[in-house]
Amino acid sequence: MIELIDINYFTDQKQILKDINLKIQRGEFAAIVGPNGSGKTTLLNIIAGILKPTGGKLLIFDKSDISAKDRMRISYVPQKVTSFNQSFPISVIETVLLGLCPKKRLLEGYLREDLKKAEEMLKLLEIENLRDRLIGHLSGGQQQRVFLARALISNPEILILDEPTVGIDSRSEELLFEILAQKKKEDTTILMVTHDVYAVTHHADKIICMGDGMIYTACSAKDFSPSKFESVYKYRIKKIEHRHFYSEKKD
Ligand SMILES: Nc1ncnc2c1ncn2[C@@H]1O[C@H](COP(=O)(O)OP(=O)(O)OP(=O)(O)O)[C@@H](O)[C@H]1O
Repeated sequence: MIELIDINYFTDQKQILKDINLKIQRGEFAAIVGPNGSGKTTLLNIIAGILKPTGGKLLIFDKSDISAKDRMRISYVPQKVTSFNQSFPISVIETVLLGLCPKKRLLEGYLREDLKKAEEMLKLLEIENLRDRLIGHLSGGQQQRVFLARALISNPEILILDEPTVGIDSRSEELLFEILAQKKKEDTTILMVTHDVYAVTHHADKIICMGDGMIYTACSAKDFSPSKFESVYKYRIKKIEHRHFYSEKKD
């Protein structure tokens, strides 16, 4: 589904990714962890087609020449702070509809079924009450839900998420992992950067640990052990049981 062969990425000043080799199968949930500045977002940007690798080969859907049509089969939820201009006057429902934009022809409007789909996404993310609010007026956690709705509306085959659990409450995190589990059942391939190592060991299939622009370890989540990460994080990691104080929805 996704294969990176000897991928390198340089800026003028330095090498950010070094000989990355990685394979992610269809329907797999892969979590990328690693210290700040280790190259996780750069790697996601390369897979999402936002950055072009300086060297190496990237295969997506088993093709190296990824067409604009194939790009539409991929959705990306970037890190929230960088993702949009907070003062842009756009409502929640309009933001979600933007997720269908790449599939539209120039000047083609939205159809009644598009609006229906957008409303279904709001329901799925439990944000129907925010429908007509301006996106810039929402809290960070509420915005995260809107951006996830925007990413899901096109029913992507590959879903890429950059630190989606940062700053969200426990219900939002529970909902996120419920939705990802459902998407996985539908054979969606999920790639997620996170610092929440212990949460993803409960939900992901594969954990990829990066450090200094390299992949140190890629192992199945059930084979995860803190020792695999200690050399990368350069401090001792103690495994604690994740405490689930998850909420039950009131009727
Ligand atoms: N456009 C750029 N020009 C120069 N250096 C860059 C650029 N983008 C990223 N870098 C550098 O590349 C390295 C990796 O950055 P990246 O954002 O991929 O790391 P990350 O692992 O996602 O970090 P974090 O966990 O803090 O989000 C950092 O040292 C960063 O400063």
